[in-house]
Amino acid sequence: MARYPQVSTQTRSVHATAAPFVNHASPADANYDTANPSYIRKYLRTYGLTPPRAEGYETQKTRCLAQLGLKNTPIDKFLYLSTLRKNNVHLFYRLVTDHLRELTPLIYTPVVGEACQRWSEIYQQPEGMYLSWEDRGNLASVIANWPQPNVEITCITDGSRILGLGDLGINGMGIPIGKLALYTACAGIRPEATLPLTLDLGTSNKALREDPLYMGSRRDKISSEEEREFLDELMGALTERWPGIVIQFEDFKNPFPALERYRDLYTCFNDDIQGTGAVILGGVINAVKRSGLPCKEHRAVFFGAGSAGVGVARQIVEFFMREGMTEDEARNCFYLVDTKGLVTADRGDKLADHKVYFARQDNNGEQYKTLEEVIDHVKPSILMGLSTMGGVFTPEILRKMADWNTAPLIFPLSNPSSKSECDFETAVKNTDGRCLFASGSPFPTCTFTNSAGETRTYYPGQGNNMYVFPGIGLGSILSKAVRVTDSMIYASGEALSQALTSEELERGLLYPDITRIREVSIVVTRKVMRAAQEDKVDRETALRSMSDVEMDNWIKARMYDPHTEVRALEREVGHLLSSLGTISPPLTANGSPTEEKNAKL
Ligand SMILES: O=C([O-])CC(=O)C(=O)O
Ligand SMILES: [Mg+2]
Repeated sequence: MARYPQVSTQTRSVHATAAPFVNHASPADANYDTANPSYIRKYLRTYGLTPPRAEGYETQKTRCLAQLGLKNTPIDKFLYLSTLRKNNVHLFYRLVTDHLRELTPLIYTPVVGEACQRWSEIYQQPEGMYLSWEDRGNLASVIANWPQPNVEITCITDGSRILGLGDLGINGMGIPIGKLALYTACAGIRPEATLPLTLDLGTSNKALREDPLYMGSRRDKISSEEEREFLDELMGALTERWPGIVIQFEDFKNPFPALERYRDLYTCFNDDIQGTGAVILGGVINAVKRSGLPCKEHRAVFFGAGSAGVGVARQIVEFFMREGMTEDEARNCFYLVDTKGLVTADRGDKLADHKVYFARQDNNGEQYKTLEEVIDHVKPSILMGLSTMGGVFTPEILRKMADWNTAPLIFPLSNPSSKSECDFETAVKNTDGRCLFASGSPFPTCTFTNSAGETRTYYPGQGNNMYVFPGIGLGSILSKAVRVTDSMIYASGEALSQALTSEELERGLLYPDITRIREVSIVVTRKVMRAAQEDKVDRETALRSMSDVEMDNWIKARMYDPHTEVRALEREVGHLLSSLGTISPPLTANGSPTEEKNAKL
């Protein structure tokens, strides 16, 4: 066998030896890619370590999908895909980008919810960082252990409110991993530039603390003052190692204090308040148009007044104001309901700060205790579910919405699917097919014959953050934004609302087809960057003079594309070898070796 010299070189994707620690973002194990032609295997000294045939992507894909098909449960499929990501990161992302509709539910909501619930049991490999309360004072040195040098974005959770599933402690790690996988799949942020981060700050979940398999510390959750102290150190340590890093907060039980404290100091945002707010804004802009009712005639009941509820309501207030209403008029359209009933100023309990803005003053001392009472009182045109209470939008409530409205907006947004306030089929059937629907987790399409005897296939909207957070992150990275401003968040939702094709609009969709998400993310990214430019928080100021078309091309050229990445490895090794004048593979005009030329296509 011809031996190529081992060259000490730092290229982005060639790793001549396996890293001592392999995380999900490491391309090191792609060294064993069965698609590598023989000259690469020889260069990497993996020749002979994989089956001889250098196979094409279609063959690899066929095998992976067949193996996935052999897995009987969603968790088995989740684990299979996690292992694939570790073993061959580019192949994993090729597969995910080609099969977004089928695979995102397996690596993200809803299956990631079950994975987090069973993390202690299913854990197999390190895929992110865990930082404990005991590490305080030393966070910078622990962070120095992360093996990837160029991290551009991190997603952090303390596990205290994972989806609608409650406090799962460090078992929430599935969420940062899943979200960051979507940053890569949907917006092309390089896998090794992402850092999943879980804070081990104790858990209020007693069952977990008593579970012998639980891998976090067994202390009770630290106080909010202690958490603030910890986060102060963490934010400093992260930005010290990776200046300009974009920091996404995710699934904190009370996310408001950290957002307020850091939003003007660091490039950070909270996905549950701002990402959810923006993505629902995008769907609502389209649904309001389709409802035929002007903004000022809409009445919105929100079941759930937590971070997501208030985040969504705030974005829609902004939209109504941009449509010509005053702030008071806009705010007056909203009725927030929490566990104690309608949020009013005179309810007698101390309202959490974030609810005060929406507390009703016009209830004449009357209190409405249940969702049903509020709905009968308001007769809303918009029903939003952010309660994490599966099935509370009953057929009776849905039928009332259809009685009062030609096209009611029904948005059961809680995740995962088991927590959704209603499913798509129930909503379609009980509104005679007239609802404008979006849910947080995916539901199948539904075929239904309405009262006029027309049979149609109805398509559910998936109003999931995944349509916007990848673009918010990429836009912040590429514009080198010093902050993530409110206009950047609003711009992401507005861009999304404008991203539907005429064919999608005809099909009655509120959100673009998920298979187009990379295309959509480019538009979202550009609008986020434009908003950063207008707010003058961009440090990459040379981009301001670019036209939209130029900017889209510029963004696209910077997105990681797993399909071309594998060719890049071939080109890098090919050029390297020919520049050394050693035994080199024959190169074609475009730099791609002729030997096994089509193997990876
Ligand atoms: O992860 C998701 O699908 C959406 C989200 O942020 C949440 O439900 O907390
Ligand atoms: Mg979340």
